[in-house]
Amino acid sequence: MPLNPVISKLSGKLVVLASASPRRLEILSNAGLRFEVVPSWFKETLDKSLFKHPCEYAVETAKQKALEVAQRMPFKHLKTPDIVIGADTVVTVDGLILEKPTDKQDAYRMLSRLSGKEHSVFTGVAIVICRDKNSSVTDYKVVDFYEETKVKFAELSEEMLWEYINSGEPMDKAGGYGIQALGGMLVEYVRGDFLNVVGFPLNHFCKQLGSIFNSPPASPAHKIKRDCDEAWTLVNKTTNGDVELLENVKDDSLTSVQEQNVMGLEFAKCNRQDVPHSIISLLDGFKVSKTLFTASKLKVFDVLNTPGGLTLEEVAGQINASLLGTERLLEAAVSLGLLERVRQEEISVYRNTEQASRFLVTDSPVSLHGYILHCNDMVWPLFSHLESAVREGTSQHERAFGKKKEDVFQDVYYSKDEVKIRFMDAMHSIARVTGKDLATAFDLSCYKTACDIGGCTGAMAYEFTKAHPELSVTIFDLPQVIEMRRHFQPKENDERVSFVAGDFFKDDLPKADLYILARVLHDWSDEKLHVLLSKLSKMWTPGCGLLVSEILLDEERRRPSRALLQALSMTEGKQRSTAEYSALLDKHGFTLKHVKHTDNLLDAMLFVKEEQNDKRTLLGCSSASIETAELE
Ligand SMILES: Cc1cn([C@@H]2O[C@H](COP(=O)(O)OP(=O)(O)OP(=O)(O)O)[C@@H](O)[C@H]2O)c(=O)[nH]c1=O
Repeated sequence: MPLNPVISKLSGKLVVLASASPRRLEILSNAGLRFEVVPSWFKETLDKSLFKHPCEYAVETAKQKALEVAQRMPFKHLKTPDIVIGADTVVTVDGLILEKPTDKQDAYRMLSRLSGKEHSVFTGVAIVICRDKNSSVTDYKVVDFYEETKVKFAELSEEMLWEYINSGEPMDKAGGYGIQALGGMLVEYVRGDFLNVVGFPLNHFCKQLGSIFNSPPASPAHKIKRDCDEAWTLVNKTTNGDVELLENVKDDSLTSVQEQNVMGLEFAKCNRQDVPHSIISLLDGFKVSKTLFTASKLKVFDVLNTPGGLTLEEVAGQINASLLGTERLLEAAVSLGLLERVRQEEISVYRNTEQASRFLVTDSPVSLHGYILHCNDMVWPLFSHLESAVREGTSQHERAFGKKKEDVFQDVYYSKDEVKIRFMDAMHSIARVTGKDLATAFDLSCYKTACDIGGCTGAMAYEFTKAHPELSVTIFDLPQVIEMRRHFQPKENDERVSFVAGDFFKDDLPKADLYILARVLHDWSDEKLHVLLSKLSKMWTPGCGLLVSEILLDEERRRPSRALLQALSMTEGKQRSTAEYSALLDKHGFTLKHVKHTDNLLDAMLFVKEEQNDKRTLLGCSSASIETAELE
């Protein structure tokens, strides 16, 4: 009796592996499968934003890879395969999908993201069953599935990262590592199918083959979904050899076993074609945000920040909420990937996902909690008056909060302490999440003193001093802010960080080699900014730099939508593209030298003054820094 009877059932069939991956070839041939390899020409360029979950992206890519080969072979190879297998492996971390790195820097970015964290590896697999209906028409049934494996990386030092990257191993592997070789040394643990990480979930694949070829006839329940086999794809070979896709062709000649598998799958396909999924996601967007806000406000993620997790009853007790309401909230959070529900000794417990522990627990070093509460308490009420904002072209501050807003900050900072602290907490949490990326965006080694204009609690400044041991940073902000910052004392004291009170539109700025304007410019009109920029320009001395950090719109002003959505509730400010910022600053003699898209909440631009460029080099910035961070 063979180890897997299904594999032997495929003998005599033309099985094709639509993959160039040597790992997939090895896994399947080790399992005793006989097949031909025809690598797919399908380019992995599907728009990831169209998929609700990374597994859907991997499955769809696998399907397109396999279908491309299935459709090409009858023409280019003059034979029709019986079965084509396609697969696609992706690594997901922090809500991002990582594929194969494009170069060493890309591998570095991927591996440093994975360092010290748990991530998921998804392999999507598509099994395309082909059949020539007659000489000109082939039909295809697709059975697809995916497997998820969790992998935790150890903390990787810079030295290890580069040694591994320079070994060349990361380049043809999803996420930039190969668990089966040197990359295995980076891994602390694996939860799930190891071969799935390597590139092919053999066990799940055999089970699927088993249900295609061995399972009993379809149950009545499956027959109810009968309509969905209409979505079978038929390919018609036209006389000139072109391929024409015919959808919605019903095939009554399926065996019941095949129907059973295909129907479930094609039901999903019907959905994809006939239902506007992206619009439905948009419809639900506000529910998603409010679920996150409410769970954060009720401190669900803090309560669940305990090893082993808690039962529903325990969570409800700790957040002082009803059982039913808590259950609904926790279940919704599980469906959104914020929480996990696991069985432990016959009982279900909830626990934070890796991402929630890192970004949603209040006292995590990179907690977004403050910003989330700001979105709930300040931004949400403004958005509930969006229609009026659009009609009137003004911020709805007065409608939402009963007060006319003088300018963006005066109102906040002259209100109750509680409001001030909440606002500062939002700025503080954004600075903590983005600070490291901004501080390391460029070579700043030539600057010894910096002034963070509107630097609020100093969270950004601490990241800069951490990244640059020679740098001192002065935070310049309104007196009320400086007064309230005692509520945000950093854990470690850094004498290189100091605070000066003042209004950057009215008062003199402290002298510095590097000025930082993080998340400031978008809040103001061009006219108002000219006041600040003229002041900066007058203070400028040879060698100075200006680091501006904002969400940078693309030149078509289409993406990221985050910037444009934020603009909907803005008072007088404006979101701008790199070229728009550059033009604005150019009027005051600042020249854009480098741009960095950080893949974080904020991007960065470094400006200098043309006539002083040469002197800037004299101050000590390595020439390499100027070359390596060339304008993108
Ligand atoms: C995480 C991990 C991945 N991989 C390889 O990463 C490639 C993923 O890329 P893909 O796009 O799914 O496949 P491909 O290599 O481009 O081949 P193809 O299917 O022809 O597109 C596959 O090779 C996998 O083995 C490893 O070898 N080890 C690991 O630990």
